[in-house]
Amino acid sequence: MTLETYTQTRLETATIGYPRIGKSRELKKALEAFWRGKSDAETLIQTRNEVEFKNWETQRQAGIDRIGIGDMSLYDHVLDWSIRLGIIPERFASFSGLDRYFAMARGKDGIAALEMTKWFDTNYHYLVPEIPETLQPADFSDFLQTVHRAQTLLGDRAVPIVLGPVTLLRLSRLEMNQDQAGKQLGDRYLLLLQELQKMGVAEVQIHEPALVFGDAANFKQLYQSTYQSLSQVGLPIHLVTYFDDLGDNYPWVMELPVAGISLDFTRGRNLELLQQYGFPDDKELGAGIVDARNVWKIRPDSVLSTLEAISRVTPNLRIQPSASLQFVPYDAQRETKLPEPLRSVLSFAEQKLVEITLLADWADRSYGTQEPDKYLEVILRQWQTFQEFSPVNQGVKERLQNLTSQDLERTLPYEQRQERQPVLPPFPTTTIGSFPQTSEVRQLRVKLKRGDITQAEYEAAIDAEIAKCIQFQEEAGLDVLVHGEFERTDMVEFFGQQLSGFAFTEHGWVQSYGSRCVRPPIIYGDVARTGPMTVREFKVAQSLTDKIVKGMLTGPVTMINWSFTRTDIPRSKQAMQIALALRDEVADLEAAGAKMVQIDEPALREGLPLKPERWDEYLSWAVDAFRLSAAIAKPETQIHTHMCYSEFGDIIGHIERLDADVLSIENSRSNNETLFEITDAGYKHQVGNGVYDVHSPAVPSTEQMVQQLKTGVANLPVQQIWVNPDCGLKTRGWEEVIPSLKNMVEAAKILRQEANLTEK
Ligand SMILES: Nc1nc2c(c(=O)[nH]1)N[C@@H](CNc1ccc(C(=O)N[C@@H](CCC(=O)N[C@@H](CCC(=O)N[C@@H](CCC(=O)O)C(=O)O)C(=O)O)C(=O)O)cc1)CN2
Ligand code: MET
Ligand SMILES: [Zn+2]
Repeated sequence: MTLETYTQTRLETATIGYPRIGKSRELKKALEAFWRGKSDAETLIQTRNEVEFKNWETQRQAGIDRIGIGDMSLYDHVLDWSIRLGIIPERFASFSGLDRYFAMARGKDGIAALEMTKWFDTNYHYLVPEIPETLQPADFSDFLQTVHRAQTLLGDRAVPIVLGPVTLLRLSRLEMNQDQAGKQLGDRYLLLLQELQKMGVAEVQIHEPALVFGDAANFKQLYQSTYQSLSQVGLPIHLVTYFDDLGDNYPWVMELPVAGISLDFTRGRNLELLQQYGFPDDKELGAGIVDARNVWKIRPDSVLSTLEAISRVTPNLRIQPSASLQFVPYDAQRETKLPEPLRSVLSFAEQKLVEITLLADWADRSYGTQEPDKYLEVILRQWQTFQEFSPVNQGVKERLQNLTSQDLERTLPYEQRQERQPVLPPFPTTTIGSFPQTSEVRQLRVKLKRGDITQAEYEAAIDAEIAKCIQFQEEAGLDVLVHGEFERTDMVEFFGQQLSGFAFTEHGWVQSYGSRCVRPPIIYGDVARTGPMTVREFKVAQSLTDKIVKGMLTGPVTMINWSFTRTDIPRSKQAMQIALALRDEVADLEAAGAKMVQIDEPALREGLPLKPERWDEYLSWAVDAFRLSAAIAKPETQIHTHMCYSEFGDIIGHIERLDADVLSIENSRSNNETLFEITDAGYKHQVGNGVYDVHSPAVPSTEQMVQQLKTGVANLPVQQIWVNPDCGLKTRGWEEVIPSLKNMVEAAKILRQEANLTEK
């Protein structure tokens, strides 16, 4: 008996979003072929529709009663809603159709793309709506067509997913005043609901995750008036929240005039709130009890007691995942290379659908059979087997127990370290680490996996890439070089593959942005380093040049935030275990001659809890973990860190506490804002000013970067400034990277001259 054979269901079940890149990344491939001019729009749309259709069919066959539909997207669902609602900035006025869609997503002909940033506390990126002074006409036709197709297959089980008006507004940049924007958008949503009503849909899901933000109370009146107005249409609205609890806003949210409300019971304290305040009799509760943000099967003991507690408060409920399933891969069954005790407790989207129906049956006592119990028994036994299998590392445990505060402290303060660290020209230029991951480089790994080439041949080919990369950087005149990260599939997966206690999948892709995906590794036991991870490639690179090559590591917090973590010990402990492994790597790099080591922490900010009252707790261990990995470095060794997609104004004290010698930041898509936040706060260490947007195929001109540098660094002492792209270059082609970096070096030279500074 396996879980996969379970199909019956009584109590209602629902989904609130599904993975959309395709089980074999069909949409990714179609998009990239289209962008390269290798296929046409019709083929792209056809692939999109096929992926969507398969998603619906999977959910239908799993027996889901209320299937969320309309979340499928060619790039990003927030962009889709911006365009449907007519939120189109002036600079895209001359484009239309798919051209305009992808121009807004990726930039075109020197026109900047929309800003891209993290979706709540996930590793998914959305495009920030820019609400212009005047909106373009709304056009919901693509959405309504999708709804129509879904109705054909699913009938009343098709529940359209609409991104909520207040969340959309909360995430936007505004040129119009907020009240006016709220009112205009409200009118457009009203029209949409009327259309859906006419089509005979049974209910609509409106997603308002912004209700879990710490500042949700500021929008109370807007929520109230908007939903008052939308409720007039008469179409039952199911208001969906996720990622955290409703906090103090719980009571008034319950009063909103909607037919149902979904709550996340896997994060925050919604259960407590439900028990304290009750749940309105006239509403249906969407009980998000299957974790959509992690890959583990349900733990029968805890999930059943949660479910029981919920049912005691309200019998009027449906069972569903805690959020959209887009944050987990499609199917754990495909991971046949994983050890069985591990695979048997993994649950990706397809397995989660089964768990939902199982829990629905279990909860519905009138069903009167023992079937669900038998299946739950099986899961319990699988967990027991896993428990015995999961690696325990006594050495790591002891090392952590014996840590002292000195282990987190560099031996000298920043000012004294700086005197001992390498001397460089003013406005030193560098890159963030990765160079183009061309299809030739990826093919090398495919060949290695297939056994077409040996490990030695693979390494020789990687070394040839490193040599080419070093040579180019020298020619371009960069001051601090990198090896290029050609040996890495991904900055997190690569380290996961080399650490014990981590498992990695073959097909476990999750969309990160647009066509880009990641395969988050899975932490399933104590983590330990089994040997040096990056030293070989560092040495190869450093042997080829007299310039300094930065060692390149992914930091402990980013490893945690971009992996699927275990649920039996706190994330802080897992981060510290990884930090120990990185600490040993820093020492090894130093011993191999590294004068600079960069420890990337792009996910530090995104891991911040959505409610500010929980920030200190998180930042306290997150910063400690970074310090544990870095503090082993000698004062002469310069520690760099890199963060993209981050705002720092509100956590600058903690950024200072990281005690990195150089911090490189994103600064181009956000219009220097990130830099201003840092300089305003009086940050004393060096700052790498991310002067060009690596996520756009456009080549930045020298003048543009000179301008960016001048306005950006006006308030920062020259000794503090570095010049670099805003992130790694792995997604770009060499034909873009070569001129871009040459222009960047040129821009730094112009600044040196203008500041009347000559190279020492
Ligand atoms: N984990 C993580 N999160 C992150 C980032 C990040 O770098 N890592 N950066 C930000 C997001 N940026 C990102 C930037 C690029 C990619 C990215 O390029 N992903 C690649 C996959 C990287 C990878 O694992 N590559 C494998 C190859 C996987 C593959 O597709 N192989 C082909 C065959 C190879 C080929 O012919 O190209 C296949 O299996 O069919 C490798 O290099 O070996 C992609 O979508 O294409 C992802 C996120 C924030 N979050
Ligand atoms: C998402 S941050 C990326 C940092 C990494 N060193 C790179 O250059 O790709
Ligand atoms: Zn980055």
